[in-house]
Amino acid sequence: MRIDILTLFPEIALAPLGESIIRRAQDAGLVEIRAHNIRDWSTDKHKRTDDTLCGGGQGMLMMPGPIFAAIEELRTPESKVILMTPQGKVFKQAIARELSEEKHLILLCGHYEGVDHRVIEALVDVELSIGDYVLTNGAIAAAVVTDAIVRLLPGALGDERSHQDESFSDPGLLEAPAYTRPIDFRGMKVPDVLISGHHAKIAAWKTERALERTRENRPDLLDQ
Ligand SMILES: C[S@@+](CC[C@H](N)C(=O)[O-])C[C@H]1O[C@@H](n2cnc3c(N)ncnc32)[C@H](O)[C@@H]1O
Repeated sequence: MRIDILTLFPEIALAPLGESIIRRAQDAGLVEIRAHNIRDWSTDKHKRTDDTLCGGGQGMLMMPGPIFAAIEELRTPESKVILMTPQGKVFKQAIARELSEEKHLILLCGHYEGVDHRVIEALVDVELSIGDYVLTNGAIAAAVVTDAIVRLLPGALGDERSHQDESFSDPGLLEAPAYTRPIDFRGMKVPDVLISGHHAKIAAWKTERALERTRENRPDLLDQ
């Protein structure tokens, strides 16, 4: 898989992707992640990428020219172009799973008031939001989406079972509470069933506690 991030802040996008599991996935050749500065495609002598809003209004908007040039250079017939925007469909684990099957993603990040709408109409396949709040730019959102996708690539976690019980996986509940050693920490004990070695009882306990935790923290998931 290849992921190209188009942003005015390549360092912000790449910083969280340069360590741990996502670093190892790149080193193992599971994914190639590149971040490009949209400014490099500006033909303006001051390398400008933004201009004032037509019809008035506060702030600046990213101009179509540099973005069109960048995407036209990077895209192939296999590319999916995704715009990071608070106006997009909210990014969920199911979307991460779908996108992990793609060969090439171009993640376009806005800044200022966002991007000229002609970019969306002509170039963008999917608009994605990472939640109902507004960030200063899309680089952090692109890093979030990239992390969630890359860790799903076969081999990225080393142990495929790590995906099976985790939150939002089948059957769409939150994960059950988890414990490690010591068994007794300051008088707080690991539940007896988890050290019983009885696999069926442990599985039943996990299902019950996953339901309980989902009811407490995310009852909306049970409605779905
Ligand atoms: C200040 S925001 C622009 C918000 C835009 N004026 C609006 O009201 O919809 C600048 C950029 O940050 C990114 N961004 C902000 N919030 C985001 C979110 N929740 N999810 C994804 N990207 C976001 C987008 O790339 C956006 O173009």
